[in-house]
Parts: sequence; C-alpha cells; structure tokens
Amino acid sequence: MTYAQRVIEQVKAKNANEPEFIQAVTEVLTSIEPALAAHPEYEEAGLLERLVEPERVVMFRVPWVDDQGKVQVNRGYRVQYNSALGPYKGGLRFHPSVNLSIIKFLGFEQCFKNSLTTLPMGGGKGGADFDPKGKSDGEVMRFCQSFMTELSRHIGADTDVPAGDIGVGAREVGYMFGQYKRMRNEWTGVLTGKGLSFGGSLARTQATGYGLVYLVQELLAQSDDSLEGKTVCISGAGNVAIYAAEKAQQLGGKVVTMSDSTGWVHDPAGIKLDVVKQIKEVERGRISAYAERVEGAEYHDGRGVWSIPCDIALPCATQNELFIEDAKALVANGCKVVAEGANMPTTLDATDYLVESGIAFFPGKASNAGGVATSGLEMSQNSERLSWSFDEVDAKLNGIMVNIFHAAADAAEEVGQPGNYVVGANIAGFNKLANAMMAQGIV
Ligand SMILES: NC(=O)C1=CN([C@@H]2O[C@H](COP(=O)(O)OP(=O)(O)OC[C@H]3O[C@@H](n4cnc5c(N)ncnc54)[C@H](OP(=O)(O)O)[C@@H]3O)[C@@H](O)[C@H]2O)C=CC1
Ligand SMILES: O=C(O)CCC(=O)C(=O)O
Repeated sequence: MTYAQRVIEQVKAKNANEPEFIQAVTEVLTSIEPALAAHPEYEEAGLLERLVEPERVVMFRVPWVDDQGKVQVNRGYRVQYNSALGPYKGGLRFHPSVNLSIIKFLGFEQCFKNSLTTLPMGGGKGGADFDPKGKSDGEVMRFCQSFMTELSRHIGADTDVPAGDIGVGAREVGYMFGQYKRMRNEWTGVLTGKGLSFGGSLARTQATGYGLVYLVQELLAQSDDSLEGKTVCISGAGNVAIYAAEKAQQLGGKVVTMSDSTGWVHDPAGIKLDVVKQIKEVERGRISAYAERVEGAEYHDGRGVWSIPCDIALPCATQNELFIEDAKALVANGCKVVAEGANMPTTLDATDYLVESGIAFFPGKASNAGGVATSGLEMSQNSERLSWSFDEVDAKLNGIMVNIFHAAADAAEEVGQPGNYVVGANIAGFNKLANAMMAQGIV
C-alpha cells in the first residue's frame, strides 16, 4: 500500500458515515500519487494525515421564529479546513441536505481550489440545513441573523471570510453582513459576494459561470477552436448555471438545456436567458415555468440533461448529479468537453470513464475557481478601500482562469499524463499547499 492509500483507509475508518468527504479525499489523494512519490519527506511530516483533518469544525444551534410565531431550530456549520495559504475562505450553503460530510468535502476541495487561484486564501466552508425555498424575506432575515450571531465569534476579515453557495445569494449575504456589523460595530470585508453599494465587487455575481467558460475557451484555443457554433448542455439554473450560459452564448455557443431540483428543460432553439433570469432570480420559481413561456421548449420531470447530444457539458447544479450512465451517454453522443461548474457533480466512476474515454474533463476545483478568485479580488478591493471597474475585475478573472488551465495542463504533462486535468489540477493545487505546510512546521 502506498502512503496515499493508507491515509485513504484511515479516513474511511474514521469517517465511515461521511460518503461525500470520503469521495473527495479518495479522488484527490489517488491522483496526487506522482507528486507524493517525488517527496518521501511528506510521509515523515505526516503531511497527508494533517491535510485531511480540518483545523477546526464548529457546529451550532440556529434558533429562529417563523412567520406563524413558531420556534424553528436548524443546525449550522463552519469547517475551517486549512489556513496555510491565508485566511479560511469559502462559501456558506443553505440547503436541507447539508450535513457534516457535505461541508467537510466542500471545505477539503476548497483548499486545493483556492491554492490554484494563486491568491492568498486558505480553505473553509459552512452552511446550515435551512431551506430558503418558500420562506418569506422576514423568515430568511431572522434565520440569517441568528446564524451570524454564532458564526461571528469564529470569523473575521483576517481569520475566515465566508461567501455564498447554494441557497446563499446577495439577499442572504446582505442580511448576514448587516448582523455582523451590528454585533461587532465594525465595517470590514468579513464576507464576500456583498451588494455593490456596500463593498461588493463588480463581476462577482457572474464570476463562477464566466470563469468556467473562460477556462473552456482557453482549452479550445489550444487546438485553434472556439465556442462558436458549439452545442452546450448545462444543468442547474442558479447563479453558476445562469452566468455560464450567458458567457457561453456571448462567445457563440448554443445552450440547449437547464434544470433545477424538480426537472429540466430542453430548448433546441437555444435557451432564452432573460426568461430563466426572470423565473429564477426575480420570481424564485421553478424551471418548469420556462416551457410554459417559450414555444418549442420541452419540460421533463426528474433528471435527463445529459441525454441530449452536445459538444460541451457543464454540470452546474450540485454534487453527484452526473453518473456513469450519463457519462456513457455523453461519450456516445459525441461530447468532447466536460467542465464542472458545481463542486464534485461527477461521481468517481463517471469521472474515470470520461477521462479514459479521452474527454477533456475539468474538475470543479479548477474550472469553478473563478468565483472564489473574484471573492479574493473583492477582499483586495475592501482592504484598499477602492472599487475596480467591471472590465478590470473581469480581465483579472480571465487571466486567473487562463493560468489555472495552464497550471493543470503543465502539471499533468510533467507527470507523464498529458490531458489528464484531474491529476494536473490536484497536483498543481497540492504542490503549493504542501510547500506552505512543510515550511510552517508541524501545526
Ligand atoms: N456560487 C458560487 O460562486 C460557486 C458555486 N459553486 C458550486 O456550484 C453549484 C451551484 O451553486 P450556485 O449556482 O451558487 O447555487 P444556486 O443555489 O444559485 O443554484 C443551485 C442550482 O442547482 C439546483 N440544485 C441544488 N440542489 C440540487 C439537487 N440536490 N438536485 C438537483 N438540483 C439541485 C438548484 O435547483 P433548485 O432551485 O430546485 O434547488 C439550482 O438550480 C454548487 O455545487 C456550488 O457549490 C462553486 C463555486 C462557486
Ligand atoms: O467566493 C467564495 O468565497 C466561495 C466560493 C465557493 O464556495 C466555492 O468556490 O465553492
């Protein structure tokens, strides 16, 4: 057994009821074997054992009162995973499925992703099993205030800087920022994804989706190709999906699918994004409404996006939403590129199948890093007390995504696995983090 395999077994034994966390650790540690082989000193320093164990896990009660006057209690989390590269940084997820396994896998992934951005950010993640769907603004505000009342003890502009994720957008970040400021009596860049009137960065809303497509654009450019005329399948209809679709369309791609947790739409003529934005960003409604409003579009209950033939697939909804049968359908239908907008949307066997089939497959820690990178740029602007223009931030985002593509491609090439961007991204992210951890001693 190799060092990595032994640590994977330890993680499985210690965290037996955390399947998503085990999945993320298995993917990363398996793919960095070549980097570990070049550094036997890592084993003596217990580097992997320290890497897989979060520096701190905070789990807390979030009591709040609903519109009927009834007391509700949710469970909140913040996993402060690794601070070797900078303050803990990563989003907050509000979704009924949230549990420790999901927050730990997201925090673990975030460490490598943030390393890939080259900005000084450590890794963290948090959230709660609260469902904002169907709640009034008042209920969401009271929940956010209660959540921040506890979280505020553990975060700070130089300690831990949360942001949005599933179920946490501008509204929730605004309520949490207001409560933090009220409790601390200080205005600091303690959260990113803030409103533009109080320290938010232009282009942060678009950044994850735009960044994903910038990376795909750079990949295609390597063979003098572009998005022009390409058919694109996207899952999800939230922040990442909407802005991935917008950028893909701006670059000449035709986006034909989007989805939510109840079903999916296929519009062979190309998704009308203004309709999706109205349904999702304004009405907070269901994607089924799209087919009621757009002639020629079909709505289907359940899953099915990956059955539609496409050149490029961008899974942008949630973890484990692209399975082995989906991977087989994509390959059979001639898909050439799969780039993850969501975190770990592709199962391990589906990932292996896509890579072995010669698909250019990009793991989320590389391809969706534009969001957190732009959060890093928001932190810089807050520290400077300045705001940069949209074009300035967008150009920096583009540059970061181009760099991430080449960092992953070069690392894969160096270990003799050209085109394996899973190996490349994991090794590139790991190398910098490992270097920092070794330099900082046994902590
Ligand atoms: N926002 C960001 O900056 C970043 C986000 N990510 C990742 O991107 C993904 C999407 O996040 P984001 O767009 O911000 O979140 P949103 O809440 O804006 O949108 C999430 C979308 O995914 C769908 N979805 C959520 N859970 C499920 C599920 N269990 N099954 C099927 N569909 C589901 C939602 O449908 P419904 O409305 O029905 O719930 C919605 O369409 C996540 O994996 C997130 O971690 C990664 C990097 C940065
Ligand atoms: O912008 C951030 O800090 C967090 C983004 C995020 O949660 C992610 O990259 O998954």
